[in-house]
Amino acid sequence: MGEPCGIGPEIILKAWDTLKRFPELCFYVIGDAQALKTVGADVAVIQDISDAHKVFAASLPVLDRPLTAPAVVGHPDSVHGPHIVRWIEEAVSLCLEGRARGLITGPIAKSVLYATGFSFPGHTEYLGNLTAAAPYDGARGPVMMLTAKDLRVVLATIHVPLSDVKKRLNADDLAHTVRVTHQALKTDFGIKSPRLVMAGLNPHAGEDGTIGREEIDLLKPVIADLQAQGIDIKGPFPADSLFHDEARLTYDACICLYHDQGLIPLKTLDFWGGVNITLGLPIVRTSPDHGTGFGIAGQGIARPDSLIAATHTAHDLSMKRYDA
Ligand SMILES: NC(=O)c1ccc[n+]([C@@H]2O[C@H](COP(=O)([O-])OP(=O)(O)OC[C@H]3O[C@@H](n4cnc5c(N)ncnc54)[C@H](O)[C@@H]3O)[C@@H](O)[C@H]2O)c1
Ligand SMILES: N[C@H](C(=O)O)[C@H](O)COP(=O)(O)O
Repeated sequence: MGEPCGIGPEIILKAWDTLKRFPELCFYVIGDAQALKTVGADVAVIQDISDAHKVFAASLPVLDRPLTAPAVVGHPDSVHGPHIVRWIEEAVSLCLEGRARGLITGPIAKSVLYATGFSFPGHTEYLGNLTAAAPYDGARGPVMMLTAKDLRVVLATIHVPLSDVKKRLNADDLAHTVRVTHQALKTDFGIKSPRLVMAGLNPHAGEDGTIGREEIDLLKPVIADLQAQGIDIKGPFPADSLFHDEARLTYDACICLYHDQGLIPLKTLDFWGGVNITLGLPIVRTSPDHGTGFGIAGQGIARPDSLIAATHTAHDLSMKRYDA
């Protein structure tokens, strides 16, 4: 369910209403049934997940894990934090046990969870931690990718203050992010020979070292090493000209060095169709590209499009992983 006081319950209900005719997209919610009833959902509380398929066409299936205080729409409260975290943990366990084919996370408010002592920057890192002991045949993440239309961006640093980005970037982590991306494009996306590009950090990708030296001192050597290992990666390129229509045709994924470098073009291109995918996990995980939308929660105007896209993507990825 994610954050129960934001738009999560509303978009879950709207997504179910759109998808209920498609049994292959059957999902159930792990969370507070009352929060879903508050937004008007006809909820079917299930005791066993195998019952989800039986009710999905008629009602929204929920594994009810009640909050201990009411969720007030538009008013997040850190008292809900431990519940939100336990819902994520239960979902991950079901995936690891092979009882669910994928996890679609509802948006969480990072600050609400931080206030309860949650020590991971977001789902991505927490999912990496929860699945660390599970076997995984490949380059292990977690690595954050967002997709929208013909664009895939991958973040080399995620929820990091801009002032810390430079010190967080290093050759080993960058190379690892590229390797995880390269492998995921092949196995999860079916791209035989992935073409990667890397954005520069500085304006004009440093302009030969006159506007910053990170491109010369860090990025070019990493790219040269990866090329020598047979990975088709080019760059570093000036980020401002990497995302227009023609540029996007030249690569399968762009490695971006910080959050907004990748997510501004992505969410500008298609905010409603954007999907967040965690690469390099032993489970399938997707999420909408947007957050908790507290400012519009309870108004009935939240759009479910990104959650619907995340559900389709989770289904597609699970087909590749488990049925191919
Ligand atoms: N997937 C996630 O878990 C995730 C992703 C991004 C942000 N967040 C969290 O969300 C919180 C709010 O972040 P933010 O304000 O930067 O981003 P946001 O995506 O919640 O909102 C940005 C803008 O888009 C609008 N919007 C968002 N989703 C919408 C929808 N489905 N329909 C219509 N309008 C929508 C909002 O009203 C707001 O104007 C933060 O605490 C952040 O940590 C979570
Ligand atoms: N970085 C994402 C975004 O801004 O859209 C979002 O915060 C999701 O992060 P997690 O999946 O790690 O929670």
